[in-house]
Amino acid sequence: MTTRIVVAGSTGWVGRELVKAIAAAPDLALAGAVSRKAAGVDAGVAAGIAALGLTVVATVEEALTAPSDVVIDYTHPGSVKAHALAALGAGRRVVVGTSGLTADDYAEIDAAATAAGVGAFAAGNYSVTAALLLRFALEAARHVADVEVIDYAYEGKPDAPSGTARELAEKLADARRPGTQKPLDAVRGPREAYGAEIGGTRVHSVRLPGFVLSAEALFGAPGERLTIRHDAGSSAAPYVGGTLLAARKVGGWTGLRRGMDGLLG
Ligand SMILES: NC(=O)C1=CN([C@@H]2O[C@H](COP(=O)(O)OP(=O)(O)OC[C@H]3O[C@@H](n4cnc5c(N)ncnc54)[C@H](O)[C@@H]3O)[C@@H](O)[C@H]2O)C=CC1
Ligand SMILES: O=C(O)C1=N[C@H](C(=O)O)C[C@H](O)C1
Repeated sequence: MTTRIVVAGSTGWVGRELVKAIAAAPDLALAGAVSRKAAGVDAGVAAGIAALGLTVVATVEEALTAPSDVVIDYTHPGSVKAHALAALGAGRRVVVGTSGLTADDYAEIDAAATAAGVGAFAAGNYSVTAALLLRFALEAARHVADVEVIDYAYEGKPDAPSGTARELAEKLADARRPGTQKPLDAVRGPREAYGAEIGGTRVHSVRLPGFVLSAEALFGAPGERLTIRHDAGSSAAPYVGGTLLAARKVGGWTGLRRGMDGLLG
């Protein structure tokens, strides 16, 4: 059976690669492409391939007027939640690629998906090797209680911490035993120097030219340290396979599931 997909952000760094991969996949069909700047242009041409016979529209609402099964969003932290809620309200399954959502936002998306009786999926990072960082870090947290997360990205990234770092911090907070770090109130100096608490794990974001995106789980124990780190390169290819795997599987449950590690088996 063919899964009909809408890509929101279809001319972006990740979105255009998704359009190409969907066009090449025998079990997937591009049912909608959303991009404000390319509205009116053929979706294939806008993504840099041959014409697909589907015109790009400017809004998710317009895309939802045509039949589809799944909406994938790779747009901007400021628009992703509204897109997800609109799609779920129209009975579509949703795959969230865009980072920047909070735990409360995810709870809202979960409630909307549950109310609509459809599945939704979100991952801070859709790459398989980033999912392995998460898996290995959770294993380490079973043995070493003290851990902080360092998040490195390019200077213009619109959100901090990254989706990768946020998901890592939340899952580590669920998995680990209490550490030996002093409570923030017991430390002199600006609180910001000690990072943000996400879930209960401290996260430090660095934004500098020269980085793409790296996430590090830094464990400390008396007399030793363990660093588990993922470095993204400059290609969007690692996210495409994971995103389309999620699009294929998201019909298998109701409500929101999070984290690529859960899809890897
Ligand atoms: N979860 C993951 O594995 C990954 C997440 N991301 C996240 O995905 C998001 C998008 O990333 P990129 O593709 O690099 O960004 P990008 O800036 O290259 O592309 C975003 C596209 O969405 C369009 N857009 C923005 N707001 C829109 C709106 N309201 N309606 C319709 N289109 C809109 C932009 O014009 C642009 O074409 C970012 O939040 C990024 O952090 C990126 C890579 C992997
Ligand atoms: O903004 C990006 O570029 C990326 N964002 C994701 C995140 O916030 O974790 C993942 C990624 O590697 C690229």
